Amino acid sequence: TSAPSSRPQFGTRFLTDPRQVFQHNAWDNVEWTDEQEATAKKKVLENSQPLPPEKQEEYDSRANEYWNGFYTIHENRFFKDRHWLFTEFPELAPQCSLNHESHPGASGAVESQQNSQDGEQSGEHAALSHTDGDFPGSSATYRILEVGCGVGNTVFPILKTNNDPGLFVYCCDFSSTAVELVKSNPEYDPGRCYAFVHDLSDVEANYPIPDGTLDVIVLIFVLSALHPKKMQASISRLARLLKPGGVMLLRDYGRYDMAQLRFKKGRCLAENFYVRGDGTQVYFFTQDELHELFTQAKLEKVQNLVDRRLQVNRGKQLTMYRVWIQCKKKDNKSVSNWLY
Ligand SMILES: C[S@@+](CC[C@H](N)C(=O)[O-])C[C@H]1O[C@@H](n2cnc3c(N)ncnc32)[C@H](O)[C@@H]1O
Repeated sequence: TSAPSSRPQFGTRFLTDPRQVFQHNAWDNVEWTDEQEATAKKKVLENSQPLPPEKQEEYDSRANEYWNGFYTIHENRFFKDRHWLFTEFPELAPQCSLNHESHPGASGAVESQQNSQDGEQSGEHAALSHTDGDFPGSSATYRILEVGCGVGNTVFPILKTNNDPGLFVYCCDFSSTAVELVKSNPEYDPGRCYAFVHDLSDVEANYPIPDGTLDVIVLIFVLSALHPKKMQASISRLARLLKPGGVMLLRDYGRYDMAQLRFKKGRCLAENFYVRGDGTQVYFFTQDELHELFTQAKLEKVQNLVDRRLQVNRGKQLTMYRVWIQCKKKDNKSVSNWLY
């Protein structure tokens, strides 16, 4: 069910002659040999001895502090704007007939992260009342929420590109440092955007938006930061926010991505789930796992594909195999209403 679909938006630079590998910086849609897959599997197994439960618990309970530390150090110098966004996800600016070039290497910048510090969540939207039907962006006609927005490298391009007067963009992150950086950005316009601190894995916490009101939810390299045991409830909770027919868009790490193979012994927290040197955590998905998570949340598959790229460091003559997964899932409430 979750086999790769066709992916016309992705790049089309294919490596047909292996002798040409260092002629370009990246190659699209690279095939993995069985041998390469087996080597990757072996490497993962070698480093799959999990850390003791108390260590795991510590990383998990302080996860937002580690991310605060990351943003305190890097501020907004990481995760630069992605021009591929609108090619891969036209839903973010549906009325714009953009003629973007094919995808120039997606989100490879996400793997190098450092130290931690502390910070705390503000729960600032708790005071907002939904009872009178009024909420930020309540009069909007097209609502997008980005979860785990970091410093806004998706949000600001959306605000710039999507000039629909009915647009309202929500964005949240459990790092209060990241949210502060979003709010202090000169492009932050409270008339079109609302940033708030929120922990995706806290399924009891309220969002400042009623259920059934969002057209699009975006998750870019965020679900992978959650402990795998928290993923299902978090996705199911988010799905409730979608309007009938609304879509959830995800791009995240795929199994055997270079970043996974680079983890050394002593960094594994659970199967395919690791802690980086800076205390932030990361999971590596298969297409089937994502398919299952979304299906359980009653979302219907529109797209589930794997993007395998070969990145090349021509100077150092190094090759790096990246694996990303991209999904689009549609709320099918209207379908089930109709069926019943
Ligand atoms: C790899 S970064 C990606 C940031 C952003 N989406 C981007 O692509 O630039 C992961 C982000 O998810 C946030 N995050 C991790 N776990 C979260 C959670 N449980 N709730 C909300 N945000 C979370 C982190 O603070 C961080 O900003």
